[in-house]
Amino acid sequence: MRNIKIKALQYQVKFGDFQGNLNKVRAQFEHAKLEETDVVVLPEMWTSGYDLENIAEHACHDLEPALSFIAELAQQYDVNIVAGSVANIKEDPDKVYNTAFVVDREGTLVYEYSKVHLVPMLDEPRYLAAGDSKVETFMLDGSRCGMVICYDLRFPELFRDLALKGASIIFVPAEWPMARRKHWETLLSARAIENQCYIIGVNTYGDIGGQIFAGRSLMADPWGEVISEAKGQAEAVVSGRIDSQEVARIRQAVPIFESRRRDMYHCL
Ligand SMILES: O=C(O)CCC(=O)C(=O)O
Repeated sequence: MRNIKIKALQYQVKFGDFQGNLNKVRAQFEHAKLEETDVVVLPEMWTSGYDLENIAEHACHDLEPALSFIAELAQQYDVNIVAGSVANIKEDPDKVYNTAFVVDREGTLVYEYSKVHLVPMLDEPRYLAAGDSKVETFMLDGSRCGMVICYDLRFPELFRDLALKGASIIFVPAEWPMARRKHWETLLSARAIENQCYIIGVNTYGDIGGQIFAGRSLMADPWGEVISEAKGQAEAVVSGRIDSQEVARIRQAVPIFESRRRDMYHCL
């Protein structure tokens, strides 16, 4: 296991403009100075935004063509990419999922996950199908990682599941509205503290299709300190270094995983 340098790309996703969003991501990669970078992270629904009324039109099929596009970028820049999420159709043409995926430096798909908690406040359950696979971990450059999507941040059980499966870094791609910005910042830090792992939250910002999104992408360390953040409503590259020893150090200093009383809880 070695230290990992991560860059989260905060930019404004274009509403309902698939090709425009691919162009936008390519431009973000060009400007982000990725020479020393190991992992690049994108936000939620980065190919379409929340254009839910037309979501089937924007949807990928088994992640294509977004997967090929991201795989090519991964090879070109020699980076792993936590590619946020896209609207995605699998076997059933009537079901559109909110699916996040991860590609390694060789351009190989290493993990995909469809959001299991759909957001009532954004009317997601009316337009999208909920994923039904349990979260799993995946390896990036020797570190065990996990990933959930946006509203999933409100469900500590999911993070604890990933931490118990050995994740020391958990990515949270999001399109988190301004109206609940405080929850975003607080819960990212809380999940880092309670699971003693790195949490990487990447959000979009500004008015996208009539909704205002909060920005404030941030990285929290296993002590809950914010090690890097986007201050305002603007494009930002949020950069941070993951210290591979830090998770073990914090878990030794405050041994919550040893103090747990599993006989006292109904969950996990
Ligand atoms: O939980 C929230 O307040 C925001 C969730 C959300 O916007 C999303 O999951 O896309």
